[in-house]
Amino acid sequence: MSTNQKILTLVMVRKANAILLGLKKRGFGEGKWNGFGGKVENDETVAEGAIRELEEESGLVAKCLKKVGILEFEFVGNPIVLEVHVFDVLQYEGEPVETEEMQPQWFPEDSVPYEKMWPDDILWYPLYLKGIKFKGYFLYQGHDTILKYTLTQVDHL
Ligand SMILES: Nc1nc(SCCc2ccccc2)c2[nH]cnc2n1
Repeated sequence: MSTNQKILTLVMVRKANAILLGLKKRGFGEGKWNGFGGKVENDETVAEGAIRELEEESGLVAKCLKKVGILEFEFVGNPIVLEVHVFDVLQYEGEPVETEEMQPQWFPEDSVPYEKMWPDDILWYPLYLKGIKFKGYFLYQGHDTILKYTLTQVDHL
């Protein structure tokens, strides 16, 4: 039974006050810097999907994954609501490599390129970077305008 919800993952990798982002080279969010992620397959958990997408898109193997937030995105005129499970990776193996999907780059945490990211990111990254768990809902018009949103701190995800 397919509801109007689509589960997606989003993984940011951090080391020593730097965050790994990828420039999306094609598909949804093309041209924006973002964490790594995508769909969750039927035969995997959300966390397994996150680990898989991170390796497919960056070459990195996550050794520990922390849930940090859940974001819901609705786009005017589109009935599918995206439910994005956000994860933080602090321990990983490998070095980031460019893939078909993503061009990876480390950014200092105080130099995140928000102007080249999804408009919601500048709203919840400050919580994420402070280790505060969050839940958010964003109603978009197109891919660049947020019509309304809610963003709350939560104790448990
Ligand atoms: N940061 C952020 N990410 C996404 S989609 C993330 C999940 C995804 C989906 C498809 C391919 C790869 C990753 C957003 N959508 C609307 N605002 C947004 N902000």
